Parts: sequence; C-alpha cells; structure tokens
Amino acid sequence: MLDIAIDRKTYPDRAGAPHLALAGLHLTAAPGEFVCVVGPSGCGKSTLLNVVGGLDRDVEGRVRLAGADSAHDIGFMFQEPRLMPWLTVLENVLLVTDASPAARQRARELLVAMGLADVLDAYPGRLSGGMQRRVALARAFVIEPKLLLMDEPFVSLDVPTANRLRAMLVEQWQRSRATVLFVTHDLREALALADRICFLSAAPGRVVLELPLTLARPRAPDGAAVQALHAELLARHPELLAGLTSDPHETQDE
Ligand SMILES: Nc1ncnc2c1ncn2[C@@H]1O[C@H](COP(=O)(O)OP(=O)(O)OP(=O)(O)O)[C@@H](O)[C@H]1O
Repeated sequence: MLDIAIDRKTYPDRAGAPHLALAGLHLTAAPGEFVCVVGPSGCGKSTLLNVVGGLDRDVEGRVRLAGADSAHDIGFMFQEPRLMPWLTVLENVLLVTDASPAARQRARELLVAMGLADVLDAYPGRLSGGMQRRVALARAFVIEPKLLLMDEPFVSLDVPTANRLRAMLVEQWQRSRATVLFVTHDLREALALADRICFLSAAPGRVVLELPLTLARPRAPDGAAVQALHAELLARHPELLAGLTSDPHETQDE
C-alpha cells in the first residue's frame, strides 16, 4: 500500500553545497501495518516523514500510497502537540475536518475515548502536556487517515503518561486499521508498538535491517517480553544500537 523509494534527499549546507540526508532508502508498508522507523539522531527520520507526507517535495525518488486520494488521507502527529491556543480542545480537533455533524460526532467520541470529556471547551493552555498530546492524538485520528505519520509523538513525557498514550494509540489504530509510520530513537518504544521495525543507518539514512515482531499485544515497553527481545537484539546487533536511546528521556508531568 505504501511504497517509498528515495534515491537522494539533500539539504543545502551553510556554504550552499548539498548535504545528503537520505540515500537509497526503500521502505514498504502493508495496509494496516504498524511500522516503526528507528535510527540515530540526524539519520533523516523526520526528513523521511516530511517527504512521505508531501510536506517536502524537493527529493529524488517517489512515494506511492495506493488508495489515497488526497492529503486528507494522511494524519500527522509531531513531537510538539501543535495546538492552536485560541481554539478550544474540540475546535482544535475539528480544525482538520469538514466540521460536518458526522465529523463533530467522531471528534467528540475520540476525545471522550481519550478521557477528555470534561475539557472539550477548555483552551489548550489550561491542559497538562499529556492531555495536549491526547488532543493531538484525537486530531490525528479524526480524519480517519489511511496513513498516520508520527514523529516521536510521546517524547519528553513522564513514563506512565507516555505508556498511557501508547496504549491509546494502539487502541485507536486497531479500530481504524490505518497504516502507521512511527519514528522514534527509543528501541523499547518501537518494540512495544510495531508490527515491524525498520532500522536506519546513520546519515545518510537507509534501511539496514528489518525486524518483524510477533509479540502479542498489549505490550509494555518495560514488560518482560519487550525487555527480553531488547536484550536479545542488543546481543545480536550491537552496531545498530550505537547512538540510540533505549531509556525514554521522559520528563514532563501529566
Ligand atoms: N531544513 C534543513 N536544512 C538543512 N539541513 C537539514 C534540515 N533539516 C534536516 N537537516 C539535516 O538533515 C539530516 C537529517 O535530519 P533529520 O531531522 O531528518 O534527522 P532525524 O533522524 O529526524 O534527527 P533527530 O532524531 O535528531 O530528530 C541532519 O544532518 C540534519 O542536520
């Protein structure tokens, strides 16, 4: 369903010379598959999502998304929740919809499912960091995306808050059956979420290893099954883990 082949993606460096961010990157995802992209800082993960999402078209290569008619089929969630401070929680979610009665209904249902029923009319400034991410998660799903692009969406949250958000994400993903491309440099997070992990090399990024996962869900990043797999991977592929953060650097309180 999703077929990515990026031959070259460059940025101009300070002197204006091309700086290679991605090269020879091939990646596919089946409909409804949850794919995590893991790689060291600066290997091109955000660049990849920007290219796949059509936010950056200055690239040599192609991205095919079968069955998607428009940008409305692609949902995004970034490191920052990116909520409009002058809009209420409900209005922030409706912003990406046609605001039809059906969309309003869906937005409310998603926000209720995320435990936000009491703050539908509140402004984001009143909400904790974890609650703001839940609004962003509802906004990502409200358009019923065929493809969901997630760029370290749970970074800098405390561990229980991040785990709760991951569980909400998996629940919504299982309902929607969207294809997910989830970027992280936290291997335990990837092991807890993915159907398949694609490891990128250091810059310029390309896929150097694909790891299908068959662990039953739900999986906790600090659960025994994930820990065992993490240890096994560490032993088998120490080179891949150089530069990766395996402990979540989670600081913000719910
Ligand atoms: N707008 C830009 N202009 C110039 N260089 C850029 C730009 N955006 C990214 N780069 C460079 O491209 C490379 C890939 O960056 P990118 O942000 O995609 O990596 P990343 O894997 O997402 O990093 P991180 O994990 O630290 O967020 C890096 O060398 C970065 O410095």
